[in-house]
Amino acid sequence: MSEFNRTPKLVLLPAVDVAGGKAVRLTQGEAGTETNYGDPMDAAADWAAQGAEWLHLVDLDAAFGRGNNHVVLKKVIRQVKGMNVELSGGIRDDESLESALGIGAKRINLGTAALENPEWAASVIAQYGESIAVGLDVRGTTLAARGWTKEGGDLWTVMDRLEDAGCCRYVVTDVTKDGTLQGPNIELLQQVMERTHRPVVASGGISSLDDISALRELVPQGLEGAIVGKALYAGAFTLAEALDVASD
Ligand SMILES: O=C(O)c1ccccc1N[C@@H]1O[C@H](COP(=O)(O)O)[C@@H](O)[C@H]1O
Repeated sequence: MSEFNRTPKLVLLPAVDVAGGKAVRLTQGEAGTETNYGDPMDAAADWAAQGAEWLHLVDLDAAFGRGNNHVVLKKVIRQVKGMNVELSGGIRDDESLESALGIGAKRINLGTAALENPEWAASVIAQYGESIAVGLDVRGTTLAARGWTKEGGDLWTVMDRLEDAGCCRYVVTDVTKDGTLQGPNIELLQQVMERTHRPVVASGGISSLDDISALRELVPQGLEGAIVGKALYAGAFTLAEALDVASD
């Protein structure tokens, strides 16, 4: 195939979710379902060695409002210098946002703050542009906030508001799929992409290289990337294999 009619690559973001200083995976985002995968520095170093350009780094304790992992996150970001880091979890005001950018995150995902504090979210979207994405974490079409424990409004209403605010990118997570290895919610992604010209990043449910292929088919519709978590930790495929499928 010539390089002119090839599907553009899908950017893969391996995930390192940190709770209690450890790399963990949750099932459907529920506290208490953690599987422990050891030192986050080892996971991040592994993804970097396999060729990841981006790392999706989450402070789960901050997302749940039960503390934070700032020291560990700072070390991880310092260690993977050269890799772009998308950071989320508990970034809800100027102080936490400036701290996240200050430790070297290239992009910040706002979750709860975009739902509960729309004026502040609009102001930082205007101020920081591409450095801010909004995580649309949904069950059905109802958004989830505060560690996915509270309802945060209707997806389409909130998206209209974020579009008006000029949000540069959306990270779309089907919470019911997250950590389940059941495959991504393609229909939801398509519905979101129909409502925006901004790039969309898929999150939740990837279980196989076939899922990566299916997501890559959505790149022409506006899918920019996909976050891969449990499947990598469970050994369903390697990141190097996934990067091949996402970009061959
Ligand atoms: O990623 C998870 O498994 C997860 C589970 C439960 C809550 C949040 C989770 N992830 C990330 O947290 C941000 C939201 O944090 P906040 O609401 O801004 O504090 C969300 O974008 C997910 O990336």
